[in-house]
Amino acid sequence: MKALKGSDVKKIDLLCQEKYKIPTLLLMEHSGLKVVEEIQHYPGHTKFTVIVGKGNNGGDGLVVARLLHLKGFSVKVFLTEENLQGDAKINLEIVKSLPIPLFRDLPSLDRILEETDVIIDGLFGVGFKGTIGGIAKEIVQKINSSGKYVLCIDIPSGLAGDGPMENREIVKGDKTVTLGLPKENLLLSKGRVYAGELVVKDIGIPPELINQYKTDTYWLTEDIVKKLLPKRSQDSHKGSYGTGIIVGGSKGMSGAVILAAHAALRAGIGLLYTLVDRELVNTIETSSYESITLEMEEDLEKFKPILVNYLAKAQSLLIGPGFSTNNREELFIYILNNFPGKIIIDGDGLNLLAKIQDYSLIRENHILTPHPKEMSRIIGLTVEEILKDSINIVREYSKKYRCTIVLKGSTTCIGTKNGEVFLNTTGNNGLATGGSGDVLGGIILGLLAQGLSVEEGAQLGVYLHGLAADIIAEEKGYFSLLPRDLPEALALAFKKLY
Ligand SMILES: NC(=O)C1=CN([C@@H]2O[C@H](COP(=O)(O)OP(=O)(O)OC[C@H]3O[C@@H](n4cnc5c(N)ncnc54)[C@H](O)[C@@H]3O)[C@@H](O)[C@H]2O)[C@H](O)CC1
Ligand SMILES: [K+]
Repeated sequence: MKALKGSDVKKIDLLCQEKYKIPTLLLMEHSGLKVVEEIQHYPGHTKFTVIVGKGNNGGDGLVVARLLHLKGFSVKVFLTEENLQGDAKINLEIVKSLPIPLFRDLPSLDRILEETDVIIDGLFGVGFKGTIGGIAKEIVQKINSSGKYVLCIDIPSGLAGDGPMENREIVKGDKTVTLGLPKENLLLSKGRVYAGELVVKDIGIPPELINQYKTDTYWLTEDIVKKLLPKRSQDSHKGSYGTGIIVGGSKGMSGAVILAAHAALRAGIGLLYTLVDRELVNTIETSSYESITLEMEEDLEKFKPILVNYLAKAQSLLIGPGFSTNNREELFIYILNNFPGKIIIDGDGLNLLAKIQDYSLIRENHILTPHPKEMSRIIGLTVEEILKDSINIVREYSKKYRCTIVLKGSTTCIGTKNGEVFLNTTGNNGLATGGSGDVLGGIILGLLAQGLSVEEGAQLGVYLHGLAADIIAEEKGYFSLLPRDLPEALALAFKKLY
């Protein structure tokens, strides 16, 4: 699904009017209807307060107030500004003609909220810029401390549609009904906390307009990833599903390779090799029955001819899980320069890249899978700077290095060499355990071996990894989820998508 920046909304409104002859008043009416439709899912709630700001978000709020009144609910409107414009003004006139109580003085707000079941936030929408001050700031504080159910129209007030998310006053919603298409910031980790449950509602924008409208950010939804699933046929053999190699492991870190191996195998790979230090061979062999274990020679010069042979066998390679960064530079550089297929650089592979500081090693068919700390080591920005504006930072660096970057987090941002960013929101806090990333690397490795491009493998892999965690959590909760549980749950994740 396409994700919008704040500025896209005005452009879409204009296209609706000019090309499709749909006035914004109709879109506003539709928006109000869809918000009310959502409210009706909560039968216990009968008393509503709508907070109305000076823009069109307030206009939507006024439609909601009218429609709730028509349905017989008790509705109060708190108006922050008398002087509304355009469609919002029309809707204010209508509300004024009805017996809906209107309030304007701030001291009355506490009492009104006290008597309310649900607060509807129509203070600011995507037209909001900068930071909240003055009376608006006090209103947001009152909403947030009310303890009442808060439903945000389009976006929690104070959150911009896109761009850097500063620490500031923002409405904390229980649910956000976003209009037409989701806004970028609603999909990011921090924005999701403010939005609460996110619902996207169609407001009558013609599908032709949405299909033709170009965005460079997408929400990874089932309809996108379903198209990426590798095909399996009855008439096939292990050669049909590709070969992959995992290069990783070091003393005390064999688990990372085992997790990645299980994941690649459960992701449907035909044949899997692991390339590990001599002292790990036994451990890997006794834990991963389906993979073939290759031994790393210490003397790289002696090892090169053998290694070249190994590398020639595979279409995809994962380097980094538990690899260590001690004396690995030469081997790492040699593999990056001599493996022509698709490479996932994870964990210590990323740390080696940051240590070597030679980004010319990165190619179009490489995927980097950093968490924010690893990303920070590579690009030299702080973790805070990265998290404040992750979409644009991922976009900038995946374009700069001309590769795919998977910035892992509760929302994972996937950037491609062409500057597209895909946001993934499957997954849950059960994934916050060391080893989850190794599983992700393994899943992507398996998908790449089966013929997916780096862009496709990253998208489908990240989605499936989160979906597997969600499937487990549905049955067993989040607390005890372990990375080792994920490969097995992949079976159900695939089944859900096929
Ligand atoms: N196509 C659609 O999706 C439609 C969405 N609708 C709704 O319209 C809003 C956007 O409306 P807009 O009038 O552009 O902006 P806001 O309602 O967000 O109002 C902002 C308002 O506040 C002023 N402002 C901006 N920043 C600040 C600030 N820091 N402090 C104080 N005031 C600020 C600004 O000047 C505006 O006056 C969208 O979110 C939807 O809810 C349409 O109803 C239908 C089409
Ligand atoms: K709002």
